[in-house]
Amino acid sequence: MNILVTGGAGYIGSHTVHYLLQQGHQPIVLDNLSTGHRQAVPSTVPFYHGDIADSALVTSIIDRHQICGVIHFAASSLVGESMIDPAKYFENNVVKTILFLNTLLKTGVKHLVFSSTAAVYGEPRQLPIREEDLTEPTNVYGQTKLMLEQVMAQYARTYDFHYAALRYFNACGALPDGSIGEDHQPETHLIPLILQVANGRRDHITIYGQDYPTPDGTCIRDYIHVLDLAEAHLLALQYLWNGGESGPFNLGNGQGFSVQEVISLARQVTGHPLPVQIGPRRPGDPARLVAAAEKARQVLSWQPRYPDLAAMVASAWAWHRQHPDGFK
Ligand SMILES: NC(=O)c1ccc[n+]([C@@H]2O[C@H](COP(=O)([O-])OP(=O)(O)OC[C@H]3O[C@@H](n4cnc5c(N)ncnc54)[C@H](O)[C@@H]3O)[C@@H](O)[C@H]2O)c1
Ligand SMILES: O=c1ccn([C@@H]2O[C@H](COP(=O)(O)OP(=O)(O)O[C@H]3O[C@H](CO)[C@@H](O)[C@H](O)[C@H]3O)[C@@H](O)[C@H]2O)c(=O)[nH]1
Repeated sequence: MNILVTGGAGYIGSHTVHYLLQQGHQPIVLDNLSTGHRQAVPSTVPFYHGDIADSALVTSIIDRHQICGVIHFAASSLVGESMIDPAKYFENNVVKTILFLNTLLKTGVKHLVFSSTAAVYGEPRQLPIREEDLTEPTNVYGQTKLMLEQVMAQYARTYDFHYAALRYFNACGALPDGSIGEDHQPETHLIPLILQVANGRRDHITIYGQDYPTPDGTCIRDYIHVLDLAEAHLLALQYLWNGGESGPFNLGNGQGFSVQEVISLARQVTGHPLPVQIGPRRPGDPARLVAAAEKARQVLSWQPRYPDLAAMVASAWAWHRQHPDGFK
């Protein structure tokens, strides 16, 4: 099937493109390269350097490639940045995605898998978090994704439009052969930053807050391998093609690791002492995020293949060791 992948040059998008090819599908990538990398997409894959809000371009891609479904990754996705520059997030995520959705409606593309996030929940009242739990984002990034879920829910009620909003928890890891991986400039994510210390690119990792109401005082997250996310996207699209009901799905392993625990595991994987400094809290960070992903397991038949965090860190480490400067 011909599948349009927006943001396919980004971290999760490029791994999904790889997975789609492996499964015999034809991804077509649309990416403005604001944070993505042209080199992350195989040269055999049709690639359009452009913006999701460019309705003429999106229409021409859909016509030319007879697109049967969309996986929509393109977004700005940093919690910390969204608190400093909310205008960027409302424009790139909300305004541009609505324009993009409206182009899909006009061209008759009916099925879309959307990158949502655990950040829609905010500070959860209970763990693990289920899809029906309260959504009260503590940061602007999560707020933009929740607004888009609400827009899509209304479109699904009104139009012949069907979506799955995949609320992923913390993506990490890389292709096992180390050929592609995570490369954000500047990097803000915990695991790649830790591995930059192991690589000698940084002299320490700063822990953002050690006064959270958690056993060791540092934030707890549910880490999920990027290839398990990739597989879930195809399963979700197939579910929609088969008439599945629109709605949200959590994607996580159901196990929480504190920042301190992630650093300890990375010490074992890399053999590096990984010096630590304690810094202030980062605005917008909830204390704990852990997924209940039974819905995705039951409804999509999704089964994470790489649930072991040490193995996730090891796959990321393979990428960082082979590519200390990322895709450069
Ligand atoms: N990384 C995570 O842990 C995580 C967790 C939950 C949800 N998400 C979501 O998953 C998606 C992918 O995240 P990622 O970590 O791969 O981010 P990323 O920044 O690596 O990828 C995003 C891609 O979208 C492109 N892009 C951004 N705005 C665009 C626009 N207006 N038009 C065309 N292309 C545009 C960028 O160039 C980039 O290639 C995002 O929607 C993000 O919010 C990520
Ligand atoms: O140098 C660092 C970087 C991060 N952290 C902490 O590590 C945890 C994980 O942070 P990070 O890797 O930046 O991910 P999140 O902020 O949890 O956000 C990611 O995970 C969310 C889902 O949970 C997604 O929606 C976002 O797109 C994605 O960036 C958080 O508690 C941070 O405070 C540090 O202590 N030091």
